[in-house]
Parts: sequence; structure tokens; C-alpha cells
Amino acid sequence: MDTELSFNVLMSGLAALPVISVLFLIQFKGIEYVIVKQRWIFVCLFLLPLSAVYDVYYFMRNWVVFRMSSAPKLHAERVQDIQSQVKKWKSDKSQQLMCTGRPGWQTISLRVGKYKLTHRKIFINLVDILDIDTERQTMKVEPLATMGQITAMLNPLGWTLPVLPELDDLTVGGLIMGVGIESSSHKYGLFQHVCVSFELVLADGSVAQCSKDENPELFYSVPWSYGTLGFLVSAEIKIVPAKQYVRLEYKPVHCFDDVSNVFAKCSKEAQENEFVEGLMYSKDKAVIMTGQLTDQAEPAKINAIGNFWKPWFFKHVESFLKTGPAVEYIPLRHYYHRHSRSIFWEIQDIVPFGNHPIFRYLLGWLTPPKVSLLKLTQGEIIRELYEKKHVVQDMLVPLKDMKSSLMCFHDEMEMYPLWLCPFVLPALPGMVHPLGNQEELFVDIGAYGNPKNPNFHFRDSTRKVEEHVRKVNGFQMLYADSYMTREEFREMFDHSLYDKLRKNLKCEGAFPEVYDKINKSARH
Ligand SMILES: Cc1cc2nc3c(=O)[nH]c(=O)nc-3n(C[C@H](O)[C@H](O)[C@H](O)COP(=O)(O)OP(=O)(O)OC[C@H]3O[C@@H](n4cnc5c(N)ncnc54)[C@H](O)[C@@H]3O)c2cc1C
Ligand SMILES: NC(=O)C1=CN([C@@H]2O[C@H](COP(=O)(O)OP(=O)(O)OC[C@H]3O[C@@H](n4cnc5c(N)ncnc54)[C@H](OP(=O)(O)O)[C@@H]3O)[C@@H](O)[C@H]2O)C=CC1
Ligand SMILES: CC(C)=CCC[C@@H](C)[C@H]1CC[C@@]2(C)C3=C(CC[C@]12C)[C@@]1(C)CC[C@H](O)C(C)(C)[C@@H]1CC3
Repeated sequence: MDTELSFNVLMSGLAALPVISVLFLIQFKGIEYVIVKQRWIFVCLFLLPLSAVYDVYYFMRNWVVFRMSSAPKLHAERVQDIQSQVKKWKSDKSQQLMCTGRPGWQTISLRVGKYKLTHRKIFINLVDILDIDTERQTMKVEPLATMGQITAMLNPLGWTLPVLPELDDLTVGGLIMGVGIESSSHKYGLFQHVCVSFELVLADGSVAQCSKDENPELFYSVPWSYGTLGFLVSAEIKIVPAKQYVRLEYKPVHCFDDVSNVFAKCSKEAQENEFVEGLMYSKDKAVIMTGQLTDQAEPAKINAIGNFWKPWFFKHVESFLKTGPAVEYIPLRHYYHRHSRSIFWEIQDIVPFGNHPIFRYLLGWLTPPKVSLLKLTQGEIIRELYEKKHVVQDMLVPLKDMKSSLMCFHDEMEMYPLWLCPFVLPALPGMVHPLGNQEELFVDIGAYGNPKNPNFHFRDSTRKVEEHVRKVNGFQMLYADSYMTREEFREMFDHSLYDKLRKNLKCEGAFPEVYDKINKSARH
């Protein structure tokens, strides 16, 4: 409690600085100019120090929990607490639907769900790593454990997750209930495909375990269900041996056709390539990267890209378009969190000079600002600006349709860099599976930034891309804005098993449907 109090006092103290500078600027330039164009002042003076305080607080809290070895013991108690909250909701005969109590601003998604204001909040305080079983090669974790926390713990022990989505603050619960992907997904599938079992608290307050052998229908329906079948309270996830470095090969490509050809070839070589990723810098310029885990590195080629004074990763990769193909050895954890420091390339809009060596050496150690704090403090003007002039979309399309999909993105939006990440989609039951009954290679095309197409319209252009994705039997990631109607959404995502389970588990009246949580009008 004392720590919480000092944390709050510190936050209020830090708040005073930027308020004074912002007030000073408003005198001369007007509020909108200051908020939008000079966001870096607020970010550098306020959010960066605050993000560091936030990190230190959680680091100390985790350290205490670990020292007291109390996490596994507390798990059962905390699950009981969640059960009693759900049972209380039931006995109240509440008309409200339920959602998790995690505030919308804390999540790694573009918007805040409006339902957080009206639904009954169930507080899930489950933040710990419970067990690592190196014999069975699994780890048991609670849903609020983050990717940063998991790599910090697992990698020094010589283990890692086969699929480790790169932003430090992504949570296990969010990645399972939503979707998680990484550059190893062409080999292992999505985050859900490296999960072995789930433990959930259901709408009647009971606890259910599920895996591919026990309660399989529930197991296959949980991913992409966005908390609408029950509350996740733990998950068992596969782990694999880690090595010290990733041997990363940069392959620059200078022609549109070659982008998809080289990318497809590398993605199909799952035995040779542990990691495959592409960054596309214009219609005909891209760098395709392939990586292998290794303990032997050529010392002259080691590059610790995660050090705060190093250039942003996407800028570093771009330089190979000029200098030609190359190989580097990157420490494993630096590789995993390679896009964290520059929040992919979103940071360049927020701190435009952030990649300048002077900034990196002086203040780089404070970056990145926490996405949650940026979200909390963005205000209405920036929110609207991001809605109308900025795109954040990840479209998952079959690899065979990659070329037409890149063309569609180019025609509708013309925005670069684009993130290209291959993944294998097994033919398993659930909301998301390939059209036939054979596993298929897909690619995630991630577009984050400001479109250059002068005819871009945030709703119309996104709807055209959504239409293309449905046509090729692809999927939209749902953490960003979706403009689909309910019918279009049902056409994209297979609801047959989901509908059956919602009926069996008496979810109507307890949880909203996925569409009611993710559609544009449900979010602010
Ligand atoms: C055997 C063992 C058991 C453990 N058991 C538990 C446990 O029961 N419960 C538990 O919560 N933790 C547990 N931990 C994890 C421990 O809290 C982390 O190892 C510690 O938080 C990070 O230390 P580090 O010096 O390796 O991180 P660093 O290498 O200094 O971290 C670098 C960066 O990683 C990210 N990061 C690091 N830690 C976190 C975090 N906690 N959350 C988000 N991002 C982070 C941040 O971006 C940070 O800047 C255990 C660790 C070990 C080795
Ligand atoms: N590389 C990648 O794969 C990336 C993935 N993402 C996306 O970010 C999101 C994850 O962000 P994060 O902030 O971790 O998660 P969120 O808090 O945004 O949670 C995402 C959804 O999962 C539900 N959920 C979370 N925990 C539980 C739980 N314990 N029980 C029941 N439902 C739960 C939430 O329900 P509720 O609404 O009730 O809170 C919400 O609908 C995912 O949607 C993911 O696709 C983003 C960036 C990169
Ligand atoms: C599948 C993969 C790799 C997805 C990567 C998605 C990231 C690029 C997204 C996730 C959250 C995200 C939408 C976010 C933003 C940028 C793009 C992010 C980081 C920012 C920081 C942009 C600036 C905005 O003012 C605001 C702070 C609200 C958001 C927060 C979420």
C-alpha cells in the first residue's frame, strides 16, 4: 500500500512539469497545434519518466512475489475470488453482461471498449508465472503475465516460447482470447496453437479445464472469443529450448513480384528458417529476413540491436536496401523485442527526432513510452486524428493471395512500411481455420501509419480492404478498427462451434457476442 501511495505521489509530481510547459505553449499557438504537432513535449517530459517509474514499480513487485515464492499458492485463492464475483453476479440476477475489469486504456489495442462502462466488471488479478516444467516442456501462466515478463524469466533459464509476440506489454490472456503472431508462426502457428490447455471460470461460476483431449470443443472455441465464453484464469503453454543468438540474414528485394516470391520461398523452408519476416518500404522495395537460433556467433557480426543507443530496428533494416544482403547475430531477447523500442514505426509520429543519435544517447534509455500511458493521455483531438488519418490494420490472407492483397493495400491506402509475417493455419475447429481441411500457409499484412493515397477515406478504404480479405477467405485482426457489418463478420469468422458453445454454456445474458465487443460503434 505504501509503495502504491509513493507511486501516486511521484506521478502527480511528474505531472506538474509538462502542464507548465504545455500551458506556456498554448499561450502562443493554440491548443490543437500544441496537442497534435508538439505531442513530443508531453511525451518526453511526462510520459517517458512516468513509463520508467511504472516499469520499476512492476519490476519490484514481481521481485517480491518471486522471493516469497507465493504465486502458485495464491493462484487457487485468486481463482476462488473470481468464482465468487461471478456467483455474486448470478445471485444478484443482474441484467448486466460481464467483462474483465481491466481498464480499456491499459490494453494493447487501438480503442477503448464502451462496454467497459456498462458491463459488470470481473476483476482478474492474475499476473504470475506459476510453473515451468522442463520435462514436459510446458509452462503454466496466469492471464496477465506479459511477454516482457516471460522472456525475462524464461530466456536466462535456457527456454523460450515457440511463438513470442514482440511487444513487451502483450498479455497471455489477450493473446489467447484474441490472437498472437510472431515471425516463428510459419513453423508453429498462432499463439493459440502453442497452448496445451486452458483453465476458465464459466458463466455459472464453475471452473472448467480444457485441452485437445479434455473438453475439446471449448478448447478450440476459446481463441478469438474475446472473453465471451468465460474468464481465462490460467494457460499451459509449450516451451522450447532457447539459444543465445538469432543468426539473421537480410535479403533486400527491389521488384514487386520478387517480394511475394522470395517471401513465399523463405516461409516454406520451415526446417531451415526458425524466423521469417518482411518489411516492405515501398511497392517494389522490401527486406526479407530469415533467422536461425544459434549459440555460435562470429564476434564481428554480433549486433545488440535492443541497446538504447542503437538505431530503431526498422531504420536499421532499411539500410540494407542500399548496402545489400548481410548477416548479423542478434542476442535472442533483443531479437524478440526488436520492434518494442520504436513501437514498430509508430514512434516516429510521436517523437519525430527519436532516432537521432543525440536523442538516443541522452534519452533512449527511457524509451519506449508505455502504449497504455499514451492511450490514457491522448485526448479527443488525437483520437479523432488517428481515426480519420491513420491506419492500424492486420489482415491475415492465404500466402497464395499475397500479391493481390499487397496490390489492394497499395491501391486503397499506399502506406509503408508494411509488416509481413507468415504463419501456418492448421485445419482445426474454431472461429479461424483454412477453407479446406488441409493446413495452409498464410501471411499477416500489417499496416500501421499514415496513408499517402489522396483519395483515402478511413471507412470506405478500410471496407474495401475488408471486402478483399473476405473474398480470399482471410481474416482481420480484431484489436484494431473493423467496419464490417454483423453479416460480413459472420461470413469471415466461422461461428458454428462458437454458437453451439454459447448455448451450452448459457453465455447469452452473461457475455456479449464477439461482434458486439469489437465493432466500430462498440469502441471509442
Ligand atoms: C526462476 C524464476 C522464477 C520466477 N518466478 C516469477 C513469479 O513467480 N512471478 C513473476 O511475476 N515473476 C517471476 N519471475 C520473473 C522475474 O520477475 C523477472 O525475471 C524479472 O521481472 C525481470 O528481471 P530481468 O533482470 O531479467 O529483466 P531485464 O532483462 O532487466 O528486463 C528488460 C526489459 O524486459 C521487460 N521486462 C522485464 N521484466 C518485466 C516484467 N515483469 N513485466 C514487463 N516487462 C518486463 C522490460 O521491458 C524491461 O525493460 C521469475 C524469474 C525466475 C528466474
Ligand atoms: N504480435 C501480435 O500478435 C500482436 C497482437 N495484438 C493484439 O493485442 C491484443 C492483446 O492485447 P492485451 O492488451 O494483451 O489484451 P486485452 O486486454 O486487449 O484483451 C483482448 C481481449 O481478450 C479478453 N481477455 C483478456 N484476458 C481475459 C481473461 N483472463 N478472461 C477472459 N477474457 C480475457 C478481453 O476481454 P475484455 O474485453 O472483457 O477485457 C478482450 O476482449 C490481442 O487482441 C492481440 O490480437 C496487438 C499487437 C501485436
Ligand atoms: C500483429 C501485430 C504485430 C500488431 C502490431 C500492432 C501495433 C503496431 C499496434 C498495437 C496497439 C497500437 C494500435 C497502438 C498505437 C499504435 C499501433 C499499435 C502499437 C498507438 C500508440 C498510436 C498512437 C495513439 O495515440 C495511441 C496511443 C492511442 C495508440 C495505442 C495503441
